[in-house]
Amino acid sequence: MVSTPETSAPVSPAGAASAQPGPLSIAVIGGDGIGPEVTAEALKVLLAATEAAGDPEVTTTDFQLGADHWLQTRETLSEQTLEQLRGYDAILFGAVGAAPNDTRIPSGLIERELLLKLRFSLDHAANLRPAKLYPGVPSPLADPGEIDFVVVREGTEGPYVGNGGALRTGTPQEIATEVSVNTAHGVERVVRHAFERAQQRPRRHVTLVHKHNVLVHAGHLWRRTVEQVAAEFPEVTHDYLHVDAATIFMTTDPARFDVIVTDNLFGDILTDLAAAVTGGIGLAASGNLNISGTGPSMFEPVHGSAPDIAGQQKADPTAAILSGALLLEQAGRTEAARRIEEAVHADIAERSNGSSRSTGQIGDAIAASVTG
Ligand SMILES: NC(=O)c1ccc[n+]([C@@H]2O[C@H](COP(=O)([O-])OP(=O)(O)OC[C@H]3O[C@@H](n4cnc5c(N)ncnc54)[C@H](O)[C@@H]3O)[C@@H](O)[C@H]2O)c1
Ligand SMILES: CC(C)[C@H](C(=O)O)[C@@H](O)C(=O)O
Ligand SMILES: [Mg+2]
Repeated sequence: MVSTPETSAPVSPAGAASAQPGPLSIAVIGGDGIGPEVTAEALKVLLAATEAAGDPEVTTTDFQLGADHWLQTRETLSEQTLEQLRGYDAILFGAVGAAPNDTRIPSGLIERELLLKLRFSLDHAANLRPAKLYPGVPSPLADPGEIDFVVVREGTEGPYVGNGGALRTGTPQEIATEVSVNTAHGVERVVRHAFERAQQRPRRHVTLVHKHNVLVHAGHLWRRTVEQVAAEFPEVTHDYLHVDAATIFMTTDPARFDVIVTDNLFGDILTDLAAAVTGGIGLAASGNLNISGTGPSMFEPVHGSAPDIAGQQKADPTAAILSGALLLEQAGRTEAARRIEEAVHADIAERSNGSSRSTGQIGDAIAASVTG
């Protein structure tokens, strides 16, 4: 069954300057667990920021998708809903997935048939995951230094493609495979994106993270591609780390990183670690970027549906709010994005006073300060 979108009234400040970019349509998928809770706060802040920036119309349309929706309808993501989503300028995504012990839903169904289907079908080649230690945020590292890097994670290939199977399932002779697919096209475009991004950053440095001492076929493709693309960016320096060593440096010397480019699985793991060293998963934002211009990009917190704290207003909405800022940045709404980032910085700086606030209270506080 196709989900029924609920469209809100356009948010359009009367008399907004017309020299701004055109209307922005956002499809909103709150999802499961804390997903809808944090997405509500992200939208609240996004709409307040666009209004404060005097931007023109923003429309939002809710799509009911996720594990709960599947339990009610048996729909993960129909072709019809996917086609509808293609028509939006951007997607704001919360989180999906059931609790690990929820036996009503086959493990991986929602992740594969909804989230990964969105990333693959909408050609989200570059999964951008910034890692920044904001002033005032406690890091688990004793001496973290200045952490400000971005991970450019490949988003449509690797072991995520679903190329595998199992033989003699359930027997002592079972063999299971999960083949990592890496194409010259897929690797080249994400590596190029990483170098383009590094070119715009003060330190202009790219680190390739892989495991080419063992994964020789894929690893050598990535390595050769980096060398070829690097030749076109003489101002950008580059180096290489095996992924196991990268985890050491991410915890002993994270300030060394500027732009990390890596494959889908290594990027998934490294970005939870990056979130942990920069103050926690509640602060880590991401953008699944369609860099071919063929469909909407999708913005979401790095975290999942957190069933352990769902429905209690305990989730930190900051990652979702910062994902909204990435969305606005990508849409050319730089003033509104800047307002969110500054409001988040200010809010985070106040957190050391130890007060514990609800999800909604954090969203309210940031929404109130984007107007300043
Ligand atoms: N993008 C996504 O939709 C996404 C990402 C990761 C996991 N998942 C799914 O989410 C479900 C739970 O996965 P998990 O437990 O491995 O990871 P998770 O990220 O949901 O939770 C890990 C831990 O971090 C905490 N946490 C997460 N977000 C938080 C926030 N905003 N504020 C405070 N604490 C937060 C949780 O309470 C939990 O203790 C699974 O079904 C998984 O497949 C979905
Ligand atoms: C839920 C899962 C499919 C997803 C991933 O592995 O990409 C998540 O862990 C993430 O980091 O967005
Ligand atoms: Mg992950």
